[in-house]
Amino acid sequence: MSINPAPETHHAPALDEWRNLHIDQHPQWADHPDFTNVISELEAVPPLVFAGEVDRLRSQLAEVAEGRAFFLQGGDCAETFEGATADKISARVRTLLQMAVVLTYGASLPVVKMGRMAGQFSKPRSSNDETRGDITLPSFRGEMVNGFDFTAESRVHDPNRMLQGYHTSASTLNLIRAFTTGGFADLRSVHNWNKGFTSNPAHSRYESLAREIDRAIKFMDACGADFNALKATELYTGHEALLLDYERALTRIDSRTEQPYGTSSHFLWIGERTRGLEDAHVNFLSKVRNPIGVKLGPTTTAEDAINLIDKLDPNREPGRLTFITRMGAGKIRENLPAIVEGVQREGAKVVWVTDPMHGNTISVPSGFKTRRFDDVVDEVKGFFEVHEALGSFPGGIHVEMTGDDVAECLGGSDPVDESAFADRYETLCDPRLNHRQSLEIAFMVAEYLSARK
Ligand SMILES: O=C[C@H](O)[C@H](O)COP(=O)(O)O
Ligand SMILES: C=C(OP(=O)(O)O)C(=O)O
Repeated sequence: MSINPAPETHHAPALDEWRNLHIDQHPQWADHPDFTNVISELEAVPPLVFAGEVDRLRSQLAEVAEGRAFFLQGGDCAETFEGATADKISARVRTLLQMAVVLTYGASLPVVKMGRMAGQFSKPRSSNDETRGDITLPSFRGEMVNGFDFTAESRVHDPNRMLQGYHTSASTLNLIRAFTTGGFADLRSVHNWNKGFTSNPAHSRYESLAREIDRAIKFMDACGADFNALKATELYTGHEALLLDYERALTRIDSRTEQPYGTSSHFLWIGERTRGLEDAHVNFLSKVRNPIGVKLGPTTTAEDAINLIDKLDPNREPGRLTFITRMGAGKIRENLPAIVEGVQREGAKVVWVTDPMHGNTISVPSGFKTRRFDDVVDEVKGFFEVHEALGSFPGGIHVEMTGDDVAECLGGSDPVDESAFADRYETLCDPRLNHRQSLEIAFMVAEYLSARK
């Protein structure tokens, strides 16, 4: 792919249509004195990902849409600039790889792996403002927009943060590429890490699955499998494409096809709060060739889903569109069937993914936002039940997780309780599954997948 920043608007004027449309959740920074320079700089930087990689992901997601692969997406709710350290990135990559091995075995299918990483720096919020005592300031919207500190200065929407976001994404991606090609992903080591998890008495119910995987690896070894060839793996990146100023500036025209590609990450999704059919986010993402996700919350109708397909996937191209449902445990069994049936009637091959996190957020009296692990599990279960009943393929799972031992979500077999929040609650926005809770979900999903076979 050649980089062709300057003449883009000439080649693809439609890429700027969104500027005339209604836009929600967008930062107020266009009048900032540095705005124009920041955008020019972003238009000239190298792409973070390449069109060929994006095409490869699209074809792998097409396999998911056809039920021949499973899709795992996971990572921070809101990445931070300070958190882009080798230790934290490796812990997240390691956890994703551990989950992927278990899922691969459970599904007996390839797993398409993707980090909510290297770009997940902006957040939609329920309210524009946050009040503490008698002070009201703009809400924190992710470090690519403003700072978390509760001061007027830090909460200013500063476009220079987009440059820091770009550079932090570049260094994160660099490390991800090194980890996934430099031996870290060796199947045998990843499996050994998982043995550590299942040897904890709290997780003994998963021991037999771990033993089966062990036997499968020994069998492969005995048959002469080339484990060196299996050392490298692909880990794609994805984030919510909320900041259209940033996404537009990083869009490049692919010299092979003359098509526009978002180059900030392989996969871009539209959030539940910005999926208005005639609005800016849907319009902009309809113009780029990347695989696109859309979050579907509990108010989504079958008609909404079909209209989104018409806009974002008019050619009904498997792998182009992923619906990430986040209904809440109490609603998924009631709300999802009509949407799936509507899409089936349309004949579209979307990828169905469950996000069991965003419909299950609660606040506890101490003020922390949290999620009950049992609710997360129940939404995953409901997702499998609905797809099983309708004959559609439950194609993937999308979780907010970390590789660290945080205490943000309540419960799990090795339970986290509220008393741990004071010391180990670290997220700047929504609560994430910790390392053990993430693996537990993976083992559980592997059990469902293996029961389907
Ligand atoms: O991660 C998702 C959203 O940004 C988040 O759930 C919104 O949270 P809020 O209701 O605290 O604004
Ligand atoms: C904001 C998010 O989700 P949703 O749009 O589903 O609320 C998110 O995934 O960070």
